Amino acid sequence: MTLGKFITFEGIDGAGKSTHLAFVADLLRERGKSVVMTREPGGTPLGEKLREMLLHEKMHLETEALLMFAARREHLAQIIEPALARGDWVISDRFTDATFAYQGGGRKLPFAKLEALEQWVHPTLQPDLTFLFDVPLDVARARLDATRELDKFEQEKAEFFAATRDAYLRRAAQFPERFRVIDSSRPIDMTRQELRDIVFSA
Ligand SMILES: Nc1ncnc2c1ncn2[C@@H]1O[C@H](COP(=O)(O)OP(=O)(O)O)[C@@H](O)[C@H]1O
Ligand SMILES: Cc1cn([C@H]2C[C@H](O)[C@@H](COP(=O)(O)OP(=O)(O)O)O2)c(=O)[nH]c1=O
Repeated sequence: MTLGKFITFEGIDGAGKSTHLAFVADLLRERGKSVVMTREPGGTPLGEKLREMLLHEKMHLETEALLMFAARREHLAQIIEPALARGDWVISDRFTDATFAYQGGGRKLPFAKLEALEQWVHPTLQPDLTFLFDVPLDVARARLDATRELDKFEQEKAEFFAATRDAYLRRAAQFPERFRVIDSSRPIDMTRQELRDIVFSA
């Protein structure tokens, strides 16, 4: 049984999710919650090594999907499950929805294979709340170009991100009870207001 809550942040690269992570963590802390902030791929020493490879090395699509879930298995065992059992709130910058969106939607790995891995790695656990930061592709691209050196995924073409965004939106429609789709093309303060309303009604 878990005592804490598990919140995940999702969206295509440049959607603005990292910008809002600390804000939501602060809101929860103001409400007296003990918050663990983490990310995928990564979150553990081994996971961070896998992240380095995943973000910078070319590999077979299935290797990529398997490594995402390998990092996730470690992340669940070392960080997420113990924190939830203690009653902490866990906020993760990405989780399994990202694998469905990027490896499934973007790279076209059959969803059935990802569902098998999901069943293996976390058969019962799902996030309590998933924020999907949604923006048109050109907005995300402009934000990325303005701010940073691009990793392997961020260098993908528009079609890849169109398919990734589409897979995210389909997943949100499939699991409406836990997804909140946030229009992240608005000014940061407007998005924050919406996040505050959702968190305070949680
Ligand atoms: N309205 C906005 N909402 C969120 N981020 C924005 C906005 N306008 C510009 N940005 C900028 O876009 C960049 C990418 O945002 P980031 O949070 O790193 O995206 P992600 O984590 O989704 O890849 C950041 O430099 C951020 O300051
Ligand atoms: C968790 C996960 C991430 N990714 C990708 C999406 C991102 O492009 C990349 C790293 O995510 P992210 O931390 O959002 O990148 P950044 O630090 O540049 O904001 O990994 C997948 O392809 N599959 C996954 O399962």
